[in-house]
Amino acid sequence: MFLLTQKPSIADHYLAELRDVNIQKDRMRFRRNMERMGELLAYELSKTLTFRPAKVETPLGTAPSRSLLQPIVLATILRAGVPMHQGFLNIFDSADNAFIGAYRGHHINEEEEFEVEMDYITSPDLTGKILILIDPMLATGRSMEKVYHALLRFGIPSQTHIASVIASPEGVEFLQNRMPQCRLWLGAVDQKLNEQYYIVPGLGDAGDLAYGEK
Ligand SMILES: O=P(O)(O)OC[C@H]1O[C@H](OP(=O)(O)OP(=O)(O)O)[C@H](O)[C@@H]1O
Ligand SMILES: O=c1cc[nH]c(=O)[nH]1
Ligand SMILES: [Mg+2]
Repeated sequence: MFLLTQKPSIADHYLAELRDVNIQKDRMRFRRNMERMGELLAYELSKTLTFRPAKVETPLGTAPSRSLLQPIVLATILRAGVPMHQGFLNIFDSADNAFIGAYRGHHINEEEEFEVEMDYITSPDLTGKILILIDPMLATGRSMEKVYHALLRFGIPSQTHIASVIASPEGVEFLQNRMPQCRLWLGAVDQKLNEQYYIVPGLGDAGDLAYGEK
């Protein structure tokens, strides 16, 4: 598991703005900070990928370079994932893209547990590719698990990464147990989930803050 805020950096500043109830009123800034967190996580993730030696022609000669060995697919859960997805795409600009419409829907019992509703999925062939699942909030982890298994019908990736800005300890444990083959890339791990399965202290509802209440 990689934790972006383990060492102090500008990421702390972006994350603090994302959490701040007053700064959150500026939706454009909220979306841009999500995008910036995506950019930073994508850059860190890129350091673990395999590159092959390459050459590039400059006006004055030939320079050694490196190029990515395997194609990347960025897969994002609507709605809240969209700004963070753009951040990843700013870094992996030639990636293919998958989009999934999923949300925490109606309650299924008196413990207020919810069903993850999934009503849209589109993806390129994933066979042998690097799959990066993007969703800013990793709460129970059930949206991520459901989406991952639904995506496997498009092929088996060579490796799968999961990127979130804020996770709960419960969500991290859930995914480490249920999807141990996936590597986690996180901005921060917070204290806990509350009774409504929101991350505390978290930042609130990321989809609503980016796009308005639904
Ligand atoms: O880990 P989980 O407990 O599954 O919760 C996380 C999910 O909840 C949020 O989506 P939400 O249902 O709020 O939809 P939205 O993006 O449309 O607001 C978030 O963006 C994740 O997709
Ligand atoms: O804390 C949470 C949990 C799920 N989705 C959010 O947007 N926030
Ligand atoms: Mg939401």
